[in-house]
Amino acid sequence: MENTGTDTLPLNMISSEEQETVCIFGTGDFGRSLAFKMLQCGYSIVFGSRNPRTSSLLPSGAEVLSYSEAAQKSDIIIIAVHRDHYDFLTALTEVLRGKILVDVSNNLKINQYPESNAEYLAQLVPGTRVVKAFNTISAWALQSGALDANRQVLVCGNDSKAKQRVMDIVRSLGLTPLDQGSLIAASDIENYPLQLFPMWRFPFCLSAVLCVFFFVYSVIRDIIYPYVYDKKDNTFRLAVSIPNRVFPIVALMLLALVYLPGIIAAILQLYRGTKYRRFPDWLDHWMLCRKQLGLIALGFAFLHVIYTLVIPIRYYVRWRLRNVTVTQAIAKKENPFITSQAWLSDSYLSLGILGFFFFVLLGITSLPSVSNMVNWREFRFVQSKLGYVTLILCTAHTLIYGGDRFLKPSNLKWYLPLAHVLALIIPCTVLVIKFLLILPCIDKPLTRIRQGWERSSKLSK
Ligand SMILES: NC(=O)C1=CN([C@@H]2O[C@H](COP(=O)(O)OP(=O)(O)OC[C@H]3O[C@@H](n4cnc5c(N)ncnc54)[C@H](OP(=O)(O)O)[C@@H]3O)[C@@H](O)[C@H]2O)C=CC1
Ligand SMILES: [Fe+3]
Repeated sequence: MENTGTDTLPLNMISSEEQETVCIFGTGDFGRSLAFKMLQCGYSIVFGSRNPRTSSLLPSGAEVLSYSEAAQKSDIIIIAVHRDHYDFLTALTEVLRGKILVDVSNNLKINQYPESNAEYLAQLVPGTRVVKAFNTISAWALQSGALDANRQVLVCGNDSKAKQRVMDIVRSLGLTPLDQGSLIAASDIENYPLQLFPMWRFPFCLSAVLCVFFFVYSVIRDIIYPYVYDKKDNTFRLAVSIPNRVFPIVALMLLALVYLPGIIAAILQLYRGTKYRRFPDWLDHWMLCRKQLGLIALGFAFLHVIYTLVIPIRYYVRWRLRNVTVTQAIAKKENPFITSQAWLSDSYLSLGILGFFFFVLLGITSLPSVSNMVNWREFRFVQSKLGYVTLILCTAHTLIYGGDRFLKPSNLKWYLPLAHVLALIIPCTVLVIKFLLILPCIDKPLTRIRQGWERSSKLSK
């Protein structure tokens, strides 16, 4: 068996004259892009192909041989072939024995096959050391220099030396290898590029459902109802007024839903008397996407702030102000200054501003670059304490606004405050239960459960 003699040396021991030879099976898009990048980085490339002839598509400097000839040139072989066509490799079992096979393949669907492609490859060609890598990088990203794309290469394999060599290659290409452990991780790595925002799906769907519900409710209340009873055309409210009612409600509900699973978990732990039992799957999933829920809530809060800032320049608002002034002037009437009204309006505005400020702070601390700078206790402090302060401020803001607007005796009709009542149910419930949970008589047993006391006392029995 011919060998280049360099490929058993670690990468950093190879002198500039001695290039490590890497073999790539398959001259398709991915094989070519990877070869292009590797040639740039000083590797010598040998392609294995069904039709071994040089073509203008292939990067210059690469050799093209038959599969079995190419395999003999290197002890690292990158299999840039789709899984469906792996069969030809069985005939090469002897040539491939002891070599490192890098599986780069992806599937079309999540969990398309019972076993991962890399495990299938390892079964198909026994005696080889299979490493899964590169499937998270696209051919396009490799060719365009990967500057604006994901640079992380997830790597896994059962042979740690083989894995290390592949990780060295990944690093020398300017990419970041992430060791994911043994080949069992391959199915997760293969599913990874096929996932579409897995953690964002539930928050997105939930916020869409809430938006639609409150939008329809507001349209019925502010447009259809006045039209049916007073023949008033209020359709212009669709543009600003109604979105500015829907967005803060959805923001507040989502923010409360960030803290609700933690409370449900605490109640479950108290009820079970132990922390050593799994939470139901729905609760687990909900806990995992709290950050996404919070960020979407922050987005809605932003929209509410912007929509609120434009209120004074709206035609309808300016018209009403002028109209009221003129009417009062003609009637020679004056509006008395009501101090309690001034207090209410100023305090709800101030609560809103502070709530939004803490909300933004919360969002900033959840950014990885910031959360990497704080330790676990600091992170918990910010996300939990600051989070509850935000929730209290925003709930109080909505409470005062809703109370001020809708609970005046003249306005008190059942259909008027419903949206606000609905919006406030979850935040108020969360805050009340949280308050109960921090009472010493509940907090102490909960802390004991969370520190694992129950288990140790059971074990010692
Ligand atoms: N394209 C991309 O962005 C990415 C691709 N991948 C993975 O890389 C692998 C290759 O993908 P890609 O290069 O895009 O695919 P292509 O279809 O462009 O190339 C596949 C290559 O496989 C070889 N091959 C061997 N046996 C057969 C056969 N029986 N029928 C057809 N082709 C065969 C061919 O090379 P030859 O003619 O020289 O024998 C062919 O060029 C796949 O497993 C894919 O999942 C992973 C990440 C990203
Ligand atoms: Fe508001």
